[in-house]
Amino acid sequence: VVGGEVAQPNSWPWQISLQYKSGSAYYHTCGGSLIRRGWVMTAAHCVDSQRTWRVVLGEHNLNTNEGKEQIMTVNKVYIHNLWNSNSVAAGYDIALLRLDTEASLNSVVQLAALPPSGQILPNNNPCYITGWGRTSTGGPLSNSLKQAWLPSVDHQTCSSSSWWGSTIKTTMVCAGGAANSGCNGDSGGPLNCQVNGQYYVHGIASFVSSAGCNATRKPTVFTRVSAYISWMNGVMG
Ligand SMILES: CC(C)c1ccc(NC(=O)[C@@H]2CCCN2C(=O)[C@H](CCCC[NH3+])NC(=O)C(F)(F)F)cc1
Repeated sequence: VVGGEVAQPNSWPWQISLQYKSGSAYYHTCGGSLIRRGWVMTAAHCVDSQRTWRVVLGEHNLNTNEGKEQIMTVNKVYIHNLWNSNSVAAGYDIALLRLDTEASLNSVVQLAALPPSGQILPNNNPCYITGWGRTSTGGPLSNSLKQAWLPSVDHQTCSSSSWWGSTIKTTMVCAGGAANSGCNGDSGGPLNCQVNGQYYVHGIASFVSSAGCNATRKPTVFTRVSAYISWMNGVMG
């Protein structure tokens, strides 16, 4: 997350850290959202390689054990069948992780609220991106979870020529486009949007400009969650 601030610990209790094993250690690679006690929603591009994954719930500082974490192993990865790792512009950047055990819900571990199928946000809807991604283009990951104000940008604006152009599909959500943005390592994490006073996860962080995370008029691009409610229900049963 470029810009914004360190979040109040555990104030986004559905946010997870997706980590891969290398040697005997685990490393943060992506964000995600807990959507059922045994299921995590993330980006397909986060998990389209053969690795040993784990999910950390109730996390704030990646480098300290604060005693509220729940570490979950991943039983199975379900990547959208139309995802193509060579074409993030085509969309379908969504995956579900089936956990080996069910999470215990408490004050620091809660389920995300998902929007109704098909719901489209208006331009400039209040939203926050959250994550442990780089804090500047090419910079380090954040040790602590960050949040940044990232209002939605409607399709008409985001797909216009001086913005992202035709790269943007209607199955995507844009947000930001100025000083604040997502950045590498925020992938898979939520775009938390306030609708009628409640936060819903409307986006899954998918891509930013390769010219820089917070490039002007290149908002962070998210998979539109409301376009995939049926797919998710089909997978989870
Ligand atoms: C649509 C297409 C022209 C396109 C546009 C922008 C990109 N951006 C990028 O590749 C930049 C550079 C480093 C990683 N990155 C990203 O955007 C990465 C992974 C994208 C997956 C594609 N393999 N995503 C993120 O950093 C994000 F935003 F989700 F947190 C890639 C492709």
